[in-house]
Amino acid sequence: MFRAIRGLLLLSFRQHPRKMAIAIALMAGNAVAVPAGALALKHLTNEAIAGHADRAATAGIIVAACAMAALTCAHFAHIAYFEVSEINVLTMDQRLIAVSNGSPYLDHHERPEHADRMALVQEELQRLGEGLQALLTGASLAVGLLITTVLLTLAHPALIALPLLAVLPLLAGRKAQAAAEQARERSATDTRQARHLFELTTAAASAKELRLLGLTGELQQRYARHWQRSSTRIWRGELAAGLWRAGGQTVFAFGYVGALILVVGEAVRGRAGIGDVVLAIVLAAQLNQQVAAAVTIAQQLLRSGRSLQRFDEVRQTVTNLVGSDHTMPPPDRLTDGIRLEHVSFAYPGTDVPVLRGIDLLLPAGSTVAIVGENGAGKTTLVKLLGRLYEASSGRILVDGTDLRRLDLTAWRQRMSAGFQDFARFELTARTAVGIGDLPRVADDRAVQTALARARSGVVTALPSGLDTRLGRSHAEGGTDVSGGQWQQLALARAMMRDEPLLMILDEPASALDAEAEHRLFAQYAETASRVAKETGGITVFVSHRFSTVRMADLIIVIAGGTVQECGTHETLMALAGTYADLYNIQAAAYRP
Ligand SMILES: Nc1ncnc2c1ncn2[C@@H]1O[C@H](COP(=O)(O)OP(=O)(O)OP(=O)(O)O)[C@@H](O)[C@H]1O
Repeated sequence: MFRAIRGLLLLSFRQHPRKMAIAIALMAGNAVAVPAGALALKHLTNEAIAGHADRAATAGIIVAACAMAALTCAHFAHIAYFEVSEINVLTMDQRLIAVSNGSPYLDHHERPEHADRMALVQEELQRLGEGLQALLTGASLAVGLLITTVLLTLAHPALIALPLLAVLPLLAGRKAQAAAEQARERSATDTRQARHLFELTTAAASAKELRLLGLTGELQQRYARHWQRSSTRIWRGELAAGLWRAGGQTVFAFGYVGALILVVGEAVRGRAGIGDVVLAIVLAAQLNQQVAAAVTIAQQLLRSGRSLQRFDEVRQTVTNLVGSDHTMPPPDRLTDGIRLEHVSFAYPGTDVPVLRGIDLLLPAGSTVAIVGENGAGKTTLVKLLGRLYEASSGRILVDGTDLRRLDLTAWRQRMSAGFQDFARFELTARTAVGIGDLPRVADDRAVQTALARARSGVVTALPSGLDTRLGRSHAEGGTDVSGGQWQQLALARAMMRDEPLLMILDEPASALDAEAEHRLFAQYAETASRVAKETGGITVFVSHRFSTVRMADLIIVIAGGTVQECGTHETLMALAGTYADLYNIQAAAYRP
């Protein structure tokens, strides 16, 4: 709780120190005005009973002034801290984006507990605004409670027991919060799966398959199962929390009734005035409200604390993965090539090797095709070349230097990549392509060249050419393009960098027809080999289309995570092995 308070205060003061100071001053005014009003009411009662009309009127004015001050201070304080709260949420969202992308690797995305935490943090951070409100209201309540306690004790020493009893609902509130939290954590996996199924069943992308395969009912049932499991757990947690809270409030309610009996008894015996009875009734009622509010506020603060703690856990998971980084720059040009020595790899969280003892040389200036069955390990191999994962054992050498010793950012700046599961950047067509080389994002000539390299005529078909806004997320309306058109834009993006040392094309043309892919690669290979002569750059492409594959200088057949065959089209055909079989099957299929 104290860490949460400290974290929230530091965050808020850094955002807007002046507004925070104003909010605190106003909340302090609110804290004093509430019990001061009760004290003025006591005097009003006593003066009225004594027949002192003037004094009673003055006390009445003070009562009204206190009531107004309490309301006005709270209102203006809210205006002051509201903006700070909004900026807090924005800042934390930005930090979360930075943390989520804080590792150069992809490992954390594979961990289910990371996904669960991310989902909870995303949700909870949206409520961080309520945390600051809770903190300021809590501080104001604490001051108010202190003054109320002093006044109650002055009215009758035994009444000090009342604020002490108020600690019980607070403790019960903590227990309640813990029970609810635990239930939410236990239900996180089901909640995540239910959310995924909901998105799947309502997204345009999956609508076709859902209808044609008649999956809607089945997915709906699965969604309902996950949702029910999740909500039953949450409901049980909330029930336990409710029982704890009710228990705490009941104990306090007994104390409240006892206090009133005591003060009324004192008045009956003539040891206290009517004003004291009024004061005690009002203060005890205020105390009850303050305690009820304190329980809610303590819960909100705990929730904010949990979200900040979880944020730290997410950061920890990601930063734990960042190994020591080297700063050796990559070579200007490749002369030898990229060599893999006994490279093996298993994905995080599994012991099953996906690649085993790979030994290969990707010669400088060459075009290399990787082929193999689905799941053979082709994409995994290209991911290792981009150091999206570190090899579990073995080495990857770039012109003799271990890839791990190279400055990772600098290495990636000398790479280009197009993937089958490309990102759909809902930006203008110009930007969606231009970000392939960020410094030249607005360079129309570079963008047009990239589109030409990708042999993409997609932009001519767009209503506003390069200025066309892509996708549906634009308020002004955007243009939805087909899967193949998105892929052409992704391919052009991959072609933005002029002289990459390594170009990875992992089935980037799978949505194009075989002939279009063939034409694309024919032209690409021609340009690539010209550029490659100057820079020694290597193009590695993964494809299932053998008319494209045969154009490569080197063809690698991967099977079961190992290199099964390796050579030119001619040598592999002469070998009459797997490659030749697969080539002949495809060639026969295309023959009229
Ligand atoms: N993120 C991951 N976590 C765990 N295992 C994975 C992950 N990605 C892939 N795998 C496993 O690694 C193996 C190789 O996958 P990879 O994507 O490299 O195959 P591929 O040859 O590119 O297949 P495809 O032709 O279908 O694209 C598969 O058995 C797959 O299940």
